[in-house]
Amino acid sequence: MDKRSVRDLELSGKKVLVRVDFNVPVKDGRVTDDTRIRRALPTIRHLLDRGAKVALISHLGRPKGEPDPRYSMDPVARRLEELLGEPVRKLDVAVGPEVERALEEPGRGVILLENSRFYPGETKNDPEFAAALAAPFDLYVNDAFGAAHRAHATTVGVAERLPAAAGFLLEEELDYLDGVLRSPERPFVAILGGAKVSDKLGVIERLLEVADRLLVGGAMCFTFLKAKGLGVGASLVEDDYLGEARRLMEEAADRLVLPVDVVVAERMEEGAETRTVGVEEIPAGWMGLDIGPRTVDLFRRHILEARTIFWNGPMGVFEIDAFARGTEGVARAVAESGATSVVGGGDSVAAVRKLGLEDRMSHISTGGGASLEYVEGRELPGVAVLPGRGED
Ligand SMILES: Nc1ncnc2c1ncn2[C@@H]1O[C@H](COP(=O)(O)OP(=O)(O)O)[C@@H](O)[C@H]1O
Ligand SMILES: O=C(OP(=O)(O)O)[C@H](O)COP(=O)(O)O
Repeated sequence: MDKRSVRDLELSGKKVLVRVDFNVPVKDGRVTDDTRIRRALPTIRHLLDRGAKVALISHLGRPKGEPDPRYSMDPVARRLEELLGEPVRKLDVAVGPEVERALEEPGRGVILLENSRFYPGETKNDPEFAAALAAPFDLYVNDAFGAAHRAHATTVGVAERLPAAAGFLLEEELDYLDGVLRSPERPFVAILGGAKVSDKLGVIERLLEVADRLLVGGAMCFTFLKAKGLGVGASLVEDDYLGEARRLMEEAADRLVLPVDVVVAERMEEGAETRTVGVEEIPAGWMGLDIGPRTVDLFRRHILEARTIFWNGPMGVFEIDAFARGTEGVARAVAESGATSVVGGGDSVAAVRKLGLEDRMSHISTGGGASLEYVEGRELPGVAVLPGRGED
């Protein structure tokens, strides 16, 4: 990566504001998936070990620009303290004299500021709010890859006001994605699933340019199957995108691989009667909710040939056991492939974790939206604003 790194900073005695993505799931006051917290620990430890005074800031959920106890960072502070093994001082504010006072206190440990989205200036990237955030600090480090596609005060505004650098997680994410996009070892097989074609159209176009094969599952395959002239019953289809789907299939017929069979049901629920049918025989009124076993075999063959894999989105409604086989089959094949594998997107990552296959993937991205925007070729504002190596 050509951005200035946290490694390049002189840290001793410096007050450092670190933007992390601690937007984690919380239930009954407990963090239910602490991956994003764990992944930020190397940067936090690096800063502490070099004598910096560290304050962390993140958003959590989508509160409406004012304090909302449902989105307090308190549960995050408790989990962070357990994982870091150092005291975490949680403040109920993100700006003002309380922050300045906390930074003056002696002793090790970190400060965790309150949810940045409790302030209306955050999502507007308001200059006054950004200046207030920056005021008590000497340096800024961005390690929030998951939020790098947002041009907010904590991701962009502060970076314009303080000497800034990228943290280790941000670097790792960009290095893996760049490797996949710019110099993949071939064959490069991309796998896309999930719900909406419209969300991922730009990603499909870009992947068709760089990948040798694009395997399409999830609900989005039904828009393609319908565009091919097949009856898809009550499956989820985005009719507005049939023309685009047809164009993509014409342009990339040899690279785009669609399912040959699917698991269908009349209702998307646990215990519903299911059938496995060829894609040309989906009964009227039934919906496709997973790829079928012949498709798993087909996808598996492509995956096992791959040297590089990018995967985003589940192959079916994997939250329901009866429709989880396709996603599981793909996850196992990716794990067995020995290829460099990059997995992004909340749901595909959840599936990999459920199967205990996390360690078998080369890189699991902490950003769903951010990784897709990056793959699509869009500039991430939180990255663009960081100075290059050797710049001021
Ligand atoms: N065939 C299908 N029909 C309806 N929904 C589906 C189908 N396949 C997958 N889904 C749903 O798509 C959702 C995930 O889509 P998306 O948010 O695009 O993926 P990700 O979070 O991995 O980026 C899941 O909730 C899953 O149940
Ligand atoms: O969880 C996030 O996005 P993701 O689910 O696309 O990975 C990020 O923290 C960004 O959150 P936002 O979409 O509320 O700006």
